[in-house]
Amino acid sequence: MTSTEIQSHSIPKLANVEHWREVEKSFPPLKNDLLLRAAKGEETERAPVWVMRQAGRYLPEFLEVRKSHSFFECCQTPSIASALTLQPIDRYSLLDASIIFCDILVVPQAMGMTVLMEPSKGPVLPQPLLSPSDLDRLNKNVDVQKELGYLFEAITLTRKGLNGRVPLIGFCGAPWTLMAYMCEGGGSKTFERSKSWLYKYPEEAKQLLRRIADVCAELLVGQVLAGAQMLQVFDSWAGELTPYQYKEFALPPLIHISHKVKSILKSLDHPGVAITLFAKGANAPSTLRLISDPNVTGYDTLGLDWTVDPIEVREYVGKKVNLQGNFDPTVLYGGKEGIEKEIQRASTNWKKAGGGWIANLGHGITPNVKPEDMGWFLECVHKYSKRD
Ligand SMILES: Cc1c2[nH]c(c1CCC(=O)O)Cc1[nH]c(c(CCC(=O)O)c1C)Cc1[nH]c(c(CCC(=O)O)c1C)Cc1[nH]c(c(C)c1CCC(=O)O)C2
Repeated sequence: MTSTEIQSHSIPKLANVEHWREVEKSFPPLKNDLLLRAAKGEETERAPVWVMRQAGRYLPEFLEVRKSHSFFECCQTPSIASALTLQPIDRYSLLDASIIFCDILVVPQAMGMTVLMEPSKGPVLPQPLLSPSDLDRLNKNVDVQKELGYLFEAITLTRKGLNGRVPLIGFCGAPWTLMAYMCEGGGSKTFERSKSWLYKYPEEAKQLLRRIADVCAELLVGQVLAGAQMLQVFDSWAGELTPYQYKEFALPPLIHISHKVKSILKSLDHPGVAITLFAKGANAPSTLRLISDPNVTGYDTLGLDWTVDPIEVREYVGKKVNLQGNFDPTVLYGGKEGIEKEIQRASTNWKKAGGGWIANLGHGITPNVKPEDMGWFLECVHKYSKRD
């Protein structure tokens, strides 16, 4: 990438070598690097553990904050986002990572779409993209610093609040998953609006995916320069696509993101960070093989949902990629004994599979989990993921 290209991306305030070095210098040293070591492929002494949606509605202290602040107000107010990120870290000393409190849908917002979070429905986008003429409604040049600078501020604040206890993960949604929300207008069972774009308007769908990817890449760079120590891209609706569609539509913009992030960081003399791809449901062996070579995709770790066996996955993909996951989220409803038995069984399996392993659930923690069961789950992972 040339220097003019670097100057032309929209995060000038952060895209400055001196600036990020100053920010980095202001952070306390990291005391627990287990996650970062596992993300480099090390078979660590035990698996680092964190949980998707660990700052969420199962925590009474989270619900307390939500009583007086709307969901997006929480995301957009750095002091609140930072306080929510720290809640699970303060409660559970056994967590090995924090993830910044925000949402994948801030990208469609930055692109000009209205996104509401409705208590009983989840996300609602009242003006979905129904055909290519609707693309004109999206902002052409998204100023990521201006639209999403609150997230960068929240990250810098959180690094200070963490005081080096654990690393901080930044994230974004994958282009396909974001496109699905933008075309459906919210969640969907059939994905008929978003998937029909792939059949009716394949070229325009690719253009849309690429535009989303460009915003995502700058959002990730901004998060790293503000202090994120690892990144994750959430492709929650990957499993809705055929293996062909995944390869044709979803993967190219994902590769564009990882390459763009790496090349901007390199141009800023930044050492770079590990990136995880969580492609939920993308479990066809051919897809797993396709997304498991970091030299091709730029993703160092693959997040797995709970429907696959890590030993089988290792057979398909070898050890060049690290794996993350994949405990069944409903194990947290299994009671103390049930949790212990399953974590012991699954951890034995994971250790047999070998390679870098970051323990996590196979999807987000759900609202009815009892906080003490989450604590017990973490104790069990610490105990049973130990390598002899
Ligand atoms: C698909 C998706 C979204 N958001 C996200 C994804 C990808 C992961 C996944 O598949 O679950 C990612 C996300 N959303 C949230 C985080 C915060 C960090 C964390 O602790 O993991 C992260 C990483 C907070 C949140 N995002 C949301 C909540 C709960 C809403 C609330 O507080 O009212 C939280 C804590 C809302 C949200 N946001 C989204 C949905 C579908 C919902 C409603 C879901 C529900 O009702 O459980 C979109």
